[in-house]
Amino acid sequence: MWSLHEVDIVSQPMIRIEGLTKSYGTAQALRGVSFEVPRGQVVGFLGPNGAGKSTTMKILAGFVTPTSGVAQVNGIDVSVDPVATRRLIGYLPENNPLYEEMMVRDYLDFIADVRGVPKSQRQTRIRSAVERCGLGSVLGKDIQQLSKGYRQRVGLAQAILHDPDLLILDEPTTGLDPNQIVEIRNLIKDLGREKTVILSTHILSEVQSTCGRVLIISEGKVVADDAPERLTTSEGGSVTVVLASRSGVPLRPEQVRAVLEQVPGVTGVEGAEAEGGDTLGFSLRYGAEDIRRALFDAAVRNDLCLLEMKRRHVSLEETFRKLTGGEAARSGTPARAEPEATPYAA
Ligand SMILES: Nc1ncnc2c1ncn2[C@@H]1O[C@H](COP(=O)(O)OP(=O)(O)OP(=O)(O)O)[C@@H](O)[C@H]1O
Repeated sequence: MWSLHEVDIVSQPMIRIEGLTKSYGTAQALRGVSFEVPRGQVVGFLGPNGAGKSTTMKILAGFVTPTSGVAQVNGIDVSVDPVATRRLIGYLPENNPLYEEMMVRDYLDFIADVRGVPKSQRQTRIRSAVERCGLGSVLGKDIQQLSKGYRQRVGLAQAILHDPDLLILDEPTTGLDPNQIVEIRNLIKDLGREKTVILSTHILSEVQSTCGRVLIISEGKVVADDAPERLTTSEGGSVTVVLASRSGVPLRPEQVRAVLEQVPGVTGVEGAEAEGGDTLGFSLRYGAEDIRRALFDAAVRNDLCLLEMKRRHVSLEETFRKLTGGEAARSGTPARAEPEATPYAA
């Protein structure tokens, strides 16, 4: 039977962020960010440049102090007990700082030591990280000799060395070629089977293929939080139709357009490509509601033959642009107020 304490820990969200704000001098990087991430979820953190993704991640990882608000990992407040929360976290910072002149083998050994991995477990942990990240062939090489893809693998290996429950990955695929992106993405997917992961990225397709949930942040605030597919379907889309007359009486475009405009859920009608002959083509915009049944019924009622009907949801890219669009370029960034994050502290 579980003790009360164990039940408490299991029921805690892995991440709880409440009303987080962060100012760097006069620049406000975060303006009240709140969200929770339950255990085992893989979350994509999206946002334009300067939206506040890295700042949120650095606060969670305990490298930056928030101006106000709460950041908890597994129920522990990061600013109250950063040592305890860092034990639960594997962090891959943006730009993946590594000791260039160190051999991969020595670097991992050094990180394991700094993280306090007990000597008796060290070799097993290193072997497991090396295996998972496919580093076997480069263990004897200096980090500076490695390709960008392999450097990212080393970054991921250091993040998982102490077997943390939560992985915080800041733009893990930036600067990689398409093959390397697929490799690192698969590795993250694999890690996501047993760990909670929050990853930031500018690659929208990455979120769709890797994450069960997406958080979009813009100008220091969360502007969307949903499953990637729901985020796009709830934004609506368009249906293109090709219509012909059933009675043989030639179609009159303005009459057909008027019929289509009356279909419940349709928010706009534009002419589109037809098939020639006596056919007419239209593109219908709709909101959250699926209009296809109503469209079919309207065609039957008005003696129209529906030759073709094709629905297209808005893409995640369109949703992203709509939610974060018009972001004014930030100016007047003050001098850096916090030290750069390094992956070495335990
Ligand atoms: N150490 C710092 N000192 C001063 N301003 C900072 C510092 N770090 C971040 N900022 C500012 O805070 C805002 C948020 O930056 P942050 O790096 O969190 O955004 P981001 O979403 O991660 O951006 P990117 O996608 O470009 O990495 C930006 O305006 C940035 O210039």
